[in-house]
Formats: sequence, structure tokens, C-alpha cells
Amino acid sequence: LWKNLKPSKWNLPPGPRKLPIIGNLHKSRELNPRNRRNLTEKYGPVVHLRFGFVPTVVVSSKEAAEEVLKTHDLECCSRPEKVGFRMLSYNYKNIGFTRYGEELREMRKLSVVELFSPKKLQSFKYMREEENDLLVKKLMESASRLSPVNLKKTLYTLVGSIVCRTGLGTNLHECEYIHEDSVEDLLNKAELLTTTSIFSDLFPGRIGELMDLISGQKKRLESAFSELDTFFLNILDSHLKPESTKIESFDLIDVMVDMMRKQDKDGGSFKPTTDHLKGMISDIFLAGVSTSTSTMIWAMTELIRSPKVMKKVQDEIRTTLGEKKERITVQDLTNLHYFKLMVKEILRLHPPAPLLLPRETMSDIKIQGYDVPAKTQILINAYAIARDPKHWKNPDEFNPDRFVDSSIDYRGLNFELLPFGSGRRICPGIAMGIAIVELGLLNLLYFFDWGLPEKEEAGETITGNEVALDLVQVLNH
Ligand code: HEM
Repeated sequence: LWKNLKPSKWNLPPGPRKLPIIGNLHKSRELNPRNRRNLTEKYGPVVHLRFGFVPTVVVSSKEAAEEVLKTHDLECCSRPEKVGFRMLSYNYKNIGFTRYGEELREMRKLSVVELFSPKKLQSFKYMREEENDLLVKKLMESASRLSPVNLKKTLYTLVGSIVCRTGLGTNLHECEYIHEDSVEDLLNKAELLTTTSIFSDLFPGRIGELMDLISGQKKRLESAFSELDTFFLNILDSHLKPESTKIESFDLIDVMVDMMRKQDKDGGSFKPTTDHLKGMISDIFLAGVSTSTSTMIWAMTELIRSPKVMKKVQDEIRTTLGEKKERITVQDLTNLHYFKLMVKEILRLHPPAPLLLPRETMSDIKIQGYDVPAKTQILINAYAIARDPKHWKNPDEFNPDRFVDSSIDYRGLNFELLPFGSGRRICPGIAMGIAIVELGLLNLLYFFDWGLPEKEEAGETITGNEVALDLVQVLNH
């Protein structure tokens, strides 16, 4: 109470009045990126909130995002600690949820060399092609039977198989411990862990823990985590056992296993432990699958509801590739221009991480002239920024043509378009994500024509804000 009443020494950004103890918890709905106008129109592009005891600044303009991610990149590149993050990262031994420091830098460096480098991407391309061939075969069967397909589930399986094969040396189709169609369920469990507000995150010490115990929240999260944990442990086992069932090439996890075994001998600066291995497996699976799948699902959703754009994209693809191809390869992407602009437009309209991942300030900084003290959580509203009418004409319209004469790109240098973030914590998987999305969509759009099974479902399935492409009609082209 005293804290709330005494005049603050800080010139904090404006924001709604905070109630004692809970702060703005009752306003957390307004944080939904789609409600951007509620907050921004009232308070401006930099808004101060407090969720329980967690001070938070939400940034919703290109200029303010540039200050956070470029000018103050170093001061803003840590992550806040959260119960869900701690579980999924095996006590902060991964990349995505870990505070900034030497260990994180080493893990990022390793992943860039062993997983995300252009050389590695090139060497994995046959796996992406083979997985897409399987998808096309399955869809052709549905098309010839004229039976609708659950495209959402199908795409989760496709992307899950690609990420597990290329990143984790695991073939999902032959896996004994997971059915290939349960990728979506596993990711829903992970989403529960990253998006559920749990009292321990908001209130310090025992009080939060007690509230979680009474409300049963902690138990729910633990049970969601245990399924993921079993999956990650099985993948780890296949790397540790000599009679390994792992069939693919030497991957990032193998490199880390090697480092772990050798570390006593040559004592490098980074010493991976079993938790680091599990953290990295969790990172690759969680960060790689849902983001790329969501982008593909939204692309198909927007295309199905915009027949003109669908025709323009398919015309380009079919004219460039010719009509009689039996198989698509990575090479076929080379001469497609409009198709790639369409993918860019999808990432603008539907960034899979609309608020990126939360950052935390490591020291006091100023954003747009306001004070932001150390240990403040920073949320960059990439969704709102990519639909800001100041920078985008008819921002809510799906129109790939807007990029025809534009040099704006998604690689973190243009702050009005940040689907992958920017700065030190930018997504290291950009090239891999784009490679998965583009090849998958190319196969879907070259071989098949798409529509909704029944007209009356159109309104419900496609115009909603949720990604809900459950049943679509697929026809052989
Ligand atoms: C369309 C696909 C993808 C999108 C839109 C995407 C987006 C993002 C975003 C917004 C972040 C947070 C950046 C920030 O805090 O500024 C992130 C982080 C990350 N992404 Fe991606 N991602 C994609 C694909 C992938 C793939 C395929 C992988 C790996 C298999 C991956 C691995 C990671 C990792 C490890 C991080 C954590 C980086 C860190 O905290 O230092 N991502 N991604």
C-alpha cells in the first residue's frame, strides 16, 4: 500500500491504475495482442502494467520496439523466470527460456553451427523432401476418395516429423514411444505450460506456491509436463545408448553428448549436463514445430478465404514449375517470387508468437523517454506493430502485393515486421522455419486444389480469429 501511495522516483510509462497486490491482473485480457487498440489508444505505444508483483512494459510501436531490440538490446535480452519455463527448460538449461549469460551464448553458438547453419540446412534437405513426399501421397489418397482431411493435424505431423528427423535424429513414423499423430496433443500440453498464469509467477515466496497448491494449478502443470518429459527422455535415451534405435545422421544432440563425455579430458568452457541435453531437445521440438505449423495453417486459411490470391499464387507456381512434375524438390523454390511474398504476408498478419518471448531488463533503461527499471518484464507486441496503420495500408487485409515494391523483410532489421524477433535473442531457426514452411506449402499448392467441405461451415471455420482449419476438402489438381 505504501509503495502504491508514495510518489515514485521513476517517470514510468503511462498505464491503467493498479490495484493493491493484484496490480492489473484483472486487466490481463487487454493484453491479448488482438485487443491492442484498447491499451494503445488510451495510453500510447509504451504501457506500464503490473501483474501481481511483476512489473511489465508492453511495447506496441515500431519506434519503441527498435529502442528495446536495437538501442537497448544488451540490457533487454534476458528472460524472466516462470514456473512453466523452468520445467520445460530443465531448470533453465535450454536456449529459449534461459537468462542471458555466457552459457546461453555458448548454447546458441553451438546450435547455429550444428543445426541452423546453411551447410546443415542443405544437408537436411532430402529429409524435408521425403517427408513432403509422404504427405503428398497421403493427401492424394484422400483426394481420390473425395474425403475431407484434417489439415491442421496433418501439418502438425509433417512439421513434427521434419523437426524430429533433422534436429533430433528421430524418425517419428517408426517411433515406438510416440504415435506420429500425437504431435499436436504434445504441443498443446506445452502451450498450457507457457501460457497459464500461475500464482507462483506473480506473487513471491511461499504465498504464490500455497495458492497454486490450493487451486490445483501446480498439479495440472506437472501432469502436462510429465508427458512431454517422457517423450524428451526417450529421445535422449536413443542418443545415449550404444544400441541406439536412432537412425539418422549425427545431430546437435550427438555433438552435445560427445562434449559431455569428453569434458573431463579437454575441459572446454561449456560443460553440457544431461539437463542441457534435455533442455536442448525440448527447445528444438517446442520452438520449431508449433511456429512453423501455425504459419502453414494460417497460409492455407487465408488462401482458402481469398480465392483471387490463391489463384495468383497457384498460377505462378504451376507456370514456373510446369504441369507435369511428379515430385517437388527444394530447388523448385528458386524462381518463385509472389509465393514467397505470400509467406511474408502471412508472417505479418499472423506471427506465431504475437508477443515474441518475454524479455527482462538487466539494468535501468529509458524507452521513448520513460524510465524502465531493471527486472521489468518487456513484451513486444509484434502482432500490433505489424498491423499499425501508421506503417501499413489497410493493415488487416491479406494482400501479398503490398511487398512487391518493398524491401521490408522479416529477418529482424525492419522493426515494423518482427515475426522472428530481433537482436541477441532473435530466433536462430529462421532459415529452418522458412525452409519447412515454403517447401510444405509448395507441395500443398502445386499438387492440390483446396476448399471447404460444405458452404455453411465456411463462416464458422474460416472467418474466426482462431486457427481452426480442421476439415478441408482436397482435390487432386
Ligand atoms: C515460422 C517459424 C518460426 C517463427 C515465426 C519463430 C519465431 C520465434 C520468435 C518470435 C522467437 C523469440 C525471439 C525474441 O525473443 O526476440 C523465437 C525464438 C527461438 N526460436 Fe524460433 N521461430 C520459428 C521457427 C523456429 C525453428 C524451426 C526453430 C528450431 C528448430 C526455432 C528455434 C528457436 C529458438 C531456440 C529460440 C530461442 C532463442 C533465444 O531465446 O535466444 N524457431 N522464435
